[in-house]
Amino acid sequence: MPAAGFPPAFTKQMAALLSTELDNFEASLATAPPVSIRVNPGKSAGLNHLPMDGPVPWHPDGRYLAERPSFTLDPLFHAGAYYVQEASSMFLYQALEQTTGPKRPLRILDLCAAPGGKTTLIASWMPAGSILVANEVIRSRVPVLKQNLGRWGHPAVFTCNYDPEAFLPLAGWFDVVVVDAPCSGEGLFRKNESASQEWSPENVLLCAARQKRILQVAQKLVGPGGALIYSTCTYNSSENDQNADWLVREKGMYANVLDIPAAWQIGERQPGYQFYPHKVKGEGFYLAPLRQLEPIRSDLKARREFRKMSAIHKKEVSLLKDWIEAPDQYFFLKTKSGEVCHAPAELEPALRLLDHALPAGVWLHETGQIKGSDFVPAHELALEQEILRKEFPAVALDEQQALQYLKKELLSLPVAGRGWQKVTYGGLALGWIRNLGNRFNNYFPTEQRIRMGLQVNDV
Ligand SMILES: C[S@@+](CC[C@H](N)C(=O)[O-])C[C@H]1O[C@@H](n2cnc3c(N)ncnc32)[C@H](O)[C@@H]1O
Repeated sequence: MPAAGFPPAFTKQMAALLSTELDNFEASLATAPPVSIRVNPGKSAGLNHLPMDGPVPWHPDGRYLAERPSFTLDPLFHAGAYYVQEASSMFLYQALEQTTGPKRPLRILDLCAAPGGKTTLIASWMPAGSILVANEVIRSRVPVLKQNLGRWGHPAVFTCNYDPEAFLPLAGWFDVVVVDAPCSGEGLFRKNESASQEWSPENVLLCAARQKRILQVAQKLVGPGGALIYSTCTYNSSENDQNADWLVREKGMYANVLDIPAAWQIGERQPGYQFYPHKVKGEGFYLAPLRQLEPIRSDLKARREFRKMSAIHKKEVSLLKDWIEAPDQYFFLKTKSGEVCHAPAELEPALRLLDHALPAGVWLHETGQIKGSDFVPAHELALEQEILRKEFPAVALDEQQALQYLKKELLSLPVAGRGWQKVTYGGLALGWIRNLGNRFNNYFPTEQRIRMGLQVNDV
């Protein structure tokens, strides 16, 4: 609890919501927040060095930790072996499992995506053949989203930077839309003391109105039978129940009832689910799983070409063959300045459609740059581990070397072969080096390097 205590209006609101449980709720806020991670099923690595403290009940890959290690100084964190995610918010997994029907390829939009916690969860959950668009409206938050998604390394996630309204040409096109809405953050008071001092009843109403505007658009984007999942990290009913209720009453959405064990102690506040820190091992969180009943069906068709990028030449494809395990499973495009990007071949029609429906499409994955007869790989190519040739030259680093690499400090390595090499730690790629014979260059992105004392990505 903050030294100055909570704003009186907040205590009054919580007393109305919790009645006799208020003391327990306040006592829980005086305890340390639990620490949890979600393991990346796409990147298997030994995580025995982390102080594991049992599973998160509602997510198969969620794990509590007994204490908070320095994630920044763990090379496996940088390799995308896991994501540091608050446990309650992993409940999204249950909503997806139980609201989206039989497993089939899905078109999914994560409308409020940065820094990417929910996006990485959705990516690892979604059925094969699905496409996930991760949108973040605030431009300055896009780099951290791209960085986290790059580390996660899933081939079918594509980032963009639009106001929700920009998606309206795609009305009825998505099977699932997730709105993890900007909110007053009541559920994070224990983790972020200043949040409680910024709280006010007026701000709650502003947040509720903003969420309603986002939901009004989001609801139109969901095709018949599709799911709209709305979540916040707050408790008050203006931001949560009232907005979810409005979707049910005014927009004809159906409130899906999830099958959840009573032992999980999740509050049912129809049409949603409420997490309280005195009941669950996690922070405050709210989620409403809704289904689209209105028959809005998109009749958009894919166009023939991408607007600003062209196919790469045969000669360039053969250059890439030295790098890519199965080039036929991808399509490659390049910009006028020679930057090559790629995506799975099966998603090409959907990506062409997005390219025309959105002001500037979505960002495809960076492959690298063709410079004459040379190819300079993009950092994210190393981290998208499935795409690279299995026997691509690699140098396995020990922990000390891996940290030096991630800090972009000088290090000496027994690198045998000349040219590009992938550097790995614990079996996972960290990035590239290039051996020039008398020295080698460290290609880890400068803006992502570890700066000691600054916990850049501990989320
Ligand atoms: C709760 S955060 C999302 C957290 C993210 N889903 C995750 O799990 O890591 C809400 C996001 O909504 C974005 N946002 C703020 N105003 C918005 C608006 N008017 N429309 C859409 N998104 C907005 C914020 O920039 C922020 O990234």
